[in-house]
Amino acid sequence: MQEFIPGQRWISVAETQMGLGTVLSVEHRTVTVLFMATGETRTYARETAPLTRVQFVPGDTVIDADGNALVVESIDEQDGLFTYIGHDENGQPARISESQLNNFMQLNRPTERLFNGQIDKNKWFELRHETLQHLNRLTHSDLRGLTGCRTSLIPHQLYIAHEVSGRYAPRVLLADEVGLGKTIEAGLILHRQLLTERARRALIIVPESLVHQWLVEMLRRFNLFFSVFDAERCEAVAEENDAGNPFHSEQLVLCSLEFLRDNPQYAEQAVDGEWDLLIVDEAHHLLWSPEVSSPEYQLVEQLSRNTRGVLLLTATPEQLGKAGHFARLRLLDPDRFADYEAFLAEEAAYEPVAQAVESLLEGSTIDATARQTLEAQLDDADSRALLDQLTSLPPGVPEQTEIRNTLVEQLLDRHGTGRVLFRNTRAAVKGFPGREVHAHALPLPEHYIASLAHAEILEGEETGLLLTPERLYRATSTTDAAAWTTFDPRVPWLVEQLAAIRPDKVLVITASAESALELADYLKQRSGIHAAVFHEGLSLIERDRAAAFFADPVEGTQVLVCSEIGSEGRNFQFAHHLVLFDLPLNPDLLEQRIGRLDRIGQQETIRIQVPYLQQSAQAALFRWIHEGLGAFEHTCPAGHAVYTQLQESLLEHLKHPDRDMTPLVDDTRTLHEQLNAELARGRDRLLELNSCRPDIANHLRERALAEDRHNRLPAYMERLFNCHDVNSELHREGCYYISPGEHMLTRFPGLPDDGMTITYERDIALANEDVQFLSWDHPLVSSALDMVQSSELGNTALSAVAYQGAQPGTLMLEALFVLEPAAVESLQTGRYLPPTTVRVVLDERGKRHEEQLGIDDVYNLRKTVNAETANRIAKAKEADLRRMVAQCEQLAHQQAPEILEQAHQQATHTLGAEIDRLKALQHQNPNVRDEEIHYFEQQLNEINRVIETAHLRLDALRVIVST
Ligand SMILES: Nc1ncnc2c1ncn2[C@@H]1O[C@H](COP(=O)(O)OP(=O)(O)OP(=O)(O)O)[C@@H](O)[C@H]1O
Repeated sequence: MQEFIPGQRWISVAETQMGLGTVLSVEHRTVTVLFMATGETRTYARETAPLTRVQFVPGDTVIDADGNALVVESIDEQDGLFTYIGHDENGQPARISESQLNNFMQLNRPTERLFNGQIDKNKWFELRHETLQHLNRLTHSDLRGLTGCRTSLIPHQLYIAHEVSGRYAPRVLLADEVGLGKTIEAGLILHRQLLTERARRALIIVPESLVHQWLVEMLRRFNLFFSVFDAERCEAVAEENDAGNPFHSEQLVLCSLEFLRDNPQYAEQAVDGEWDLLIVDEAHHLLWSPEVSSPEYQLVEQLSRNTRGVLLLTATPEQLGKAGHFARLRLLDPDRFADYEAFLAEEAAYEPVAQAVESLLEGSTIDATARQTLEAQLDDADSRALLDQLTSLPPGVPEQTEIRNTLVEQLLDRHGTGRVLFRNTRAAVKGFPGREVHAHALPLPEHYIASLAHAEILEGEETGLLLTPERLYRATSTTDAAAWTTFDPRVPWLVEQLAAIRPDKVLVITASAESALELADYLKQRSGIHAAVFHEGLSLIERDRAAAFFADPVEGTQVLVCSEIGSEGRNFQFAHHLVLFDLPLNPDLLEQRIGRLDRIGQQETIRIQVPYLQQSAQAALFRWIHEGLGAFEHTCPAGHAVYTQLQESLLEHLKHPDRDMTPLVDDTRTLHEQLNAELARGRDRLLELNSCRPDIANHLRERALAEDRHNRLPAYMERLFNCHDVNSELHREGCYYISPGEHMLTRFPGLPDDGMTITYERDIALANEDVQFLSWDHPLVSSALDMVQSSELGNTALSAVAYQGAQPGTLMLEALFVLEPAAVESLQTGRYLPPTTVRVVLDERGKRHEEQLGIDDVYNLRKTVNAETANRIAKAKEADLRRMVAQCEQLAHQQAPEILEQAHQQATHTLGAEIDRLKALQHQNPNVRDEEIHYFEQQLNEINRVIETAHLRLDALRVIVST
């Protein structure tokens, strides 16, 4: 481990532009460094800190804070701190301690190395140049972090991730229907925010049953390694860390909602965790009503107050009522969603807006009424002018379409929950396989009749117990009574089913853990079927083992029996048979259950089997869901609303299944159709249009596909591997096996000693989880880019070139400068002025050659010069070359203003447009926070200031002799 001592000067190898840092403090595992040049304080893990000790050697010139220079003659070291001893500009003896060194000092290594005989091979120099080009391109790219993950390029996900990850402190509810990829969307957003350094610290909170799945998804798809925190882990860290906040020991933390709820002391520490982004999955668990809020809700409320970015995920935002939905929106923006009644009124008024959007999209004539509606919604001068233009143009001209699209964008932007809430539906995304329901009416066993007679005393939702008669039976019968599995006809029916469809996998869901266990036990004892069981009584590891046993295609089990917890979030789309051993009352819960199979990746028609007992509540509920809502075969967005309205009557029918329920079924159907139509016209239509703008989404996908097709990474990595002596051999079609070579100079970051298999092709990576998907976002590639940039290798070279543009024997100098602003993290100046290479090629007489002699020309024309000769030339020509370095520097400086001007323009264009848009938006849509606008205004000012302070750094020198 590197030894750090307060007062020492270190430099960030990846961000040399931050200047010389001073060690402020050293803790057990961390070191804190202040970079005065940028005013930033950074804390690094001691073991892996990307820092290099600043140590000058005799002959170097050092400068103190007041600009006094000293030529170093010797170095005195006391308690780990250096003092440089030598002569000042007047030849007087002088000393400068390292604490006095100028914060902005540049280490002019290429020049020193060139004349010290450290001349590298040309391939290193060229790799360095190429690396700078790629870094520049990547920093600019708005797709960075979105396309380099092990994910298919799915338009609606790319759209959401692009839209949300580009925001400052995004606070949104991701509410796509079950299985459309909310986890993936959250992962993409997080990944981009981390890569672009908008976020560094993230906390993910999920139900306990999903901890492992999230851990695995984040790692295998995004290469993000989360640390799972539970009581044991927190205790261990706290012990080691002298009672510090355990959450500060990691940047990426995953924990269960149950753990935080049950451990208030850790919850408090999590709230103080200084996160940049908080992600909460299955957010419908955060219960809230105007009267009372759950501990889970209160916890997330505290966390979201303390965290800038918040992503809440739920497929069923209204599962527990509209009030709960409103409350979750309130977590995201308490100012905007302050009044529930006002929220309801607003929702009711979306219909005319949706109609206006519709008429614009359809291209229909804007008559006086339509115009009036539009004017009421778009009351700013710009929109009015666009409307005038639209009505004055003849139909069908291309400008009409353009104006219509702009107006649609403005309407969507300014209304409703659009900015906060994203909800894609299967109907809009399309391409999902069908669902079939197969009902099996079975005789009601005698044994149940007595217990079902208790129906009358059940109240409200307790009535739901009638749907699981085995539970009522268990509760009301004596201990020596026959086990329900011995007489319930659903059990032999299941055994038969399993045999009939073997070897296809079957997921069985039942409401309670006890029933799941007893059923699985029966299957094992009586039928020799070894079912995996998944329920809340199992530990995390046991649950994952059960899920893995079910998933294993060769050695795994055919059937997984799970309790209701298995119906949330899990990925079981490799199966297409679902047995609903009982039915849940709430249609949203039913959708969650079916969603285990009906998700992205499902290839087959889903077969939903419902065994129910005749003349029981089960039969009544089956009929209500099937005939009233049609919710088995289609998703049912209005299901919960229908259920809430007709709940009383439905529960009565569950108690009295013999009564004729035709009127209720008819009412249900009518109400369902009516609500669906309203949703389609109003809120949901707006939501749908706003959740994915297909043209933008498809364009993003096209660009990503084009990047895949013209991937420049394989060629770059081959050169890099070659330079670093990493072996790379074709392993099988599209896959390479890479391993450390015998002459590797330095450890290649991320490359294990025993090598690894890689692919550059997305399809291969998606189909083969054991193969690493190497993309520009992969940590091995990012670290390699950093390694090349931060090492000195390749910052000098010498070459002989058969070049017509100069007399044979002419000495030329190729200098690469990098223009870069101070890296102020919060400003992301790199987006507007990424490190930009300025290349100058000059001969002894001051003639420039960079145009005629491009870097590729040198590559094609160069001849090898042995190291000894190269050294002799450099030494012999030192004086000329030093003069040429200074000239190159002057020329590069002349190019800087133009590059800076472009950076200013880009910042003003991008941020200015965002500020204008937000201001216009705020008139109509109070979802836009003042804070967001101020942030962008301040950011623009700051960025413009920092761009002005950008400086030119000499990165590499190559001496070229023409032959
Ligand atoms: N872009 C993608 N590339 C590859 N696989 C994907 C992609 N999007 C989603 N999937 C897969 O589809 C399944 C559903 O995705 P995910 O779990 O993100 O959905 P969800 O909306 O969070 O589901 P739920 O509502 O059940 O929580 C998962 O197995 C996921 O790995």
